[in-house]
Amino acid sequence: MKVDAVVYLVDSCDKERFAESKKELDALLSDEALTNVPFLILGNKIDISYAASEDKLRYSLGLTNFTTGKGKVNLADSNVRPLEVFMCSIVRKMGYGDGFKWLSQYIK
Ligand SMILES: Nc1nc2c(ncn2[C@@H]2O[C@H](COP(=O)(O)OP(=O)(O)OP(=O)(O)O)[C@@H](O)[C@H]2O)c(=O)[nH]1
Repeated sequence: MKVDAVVYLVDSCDKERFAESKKELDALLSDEALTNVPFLILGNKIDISYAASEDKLRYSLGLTNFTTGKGKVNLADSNVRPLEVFMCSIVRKMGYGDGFKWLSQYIK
């Protein structure tokens, strides 16, 4: 089975479970079947006032030095796995569009 991308949805309000989320994410990131597969991390529920900030989520998931940049970033010749964090609210229909748009540049 060929996997084109992984979209990992995290509840940015559920701070008590960030460690658990990080563990699951780390397992996926180190899965050999997913080497070089682009990862879109979505921090959901930002319509709630106590949602974690993007920086806080990125830090809590251990991604501070691993995100590869928003916008158009050519990684084709680099061997670097595309990975970014986008904050969103599924119920408000916002944020994830930018994430999927970013992701689409890495899917052939
Ligand atoms: N405020 C808000 N609520 C949302 C959003 N997206 C989903 N929900 C609500 O969250 C509820 C289900 O999500 P979760 O409780 O995170 O469900 P889950 O991830 O399956 O369950 P857990 O593993 O227990 O976290 C539903 O009531 C959704 O309406 C959002 O962007 N904002």
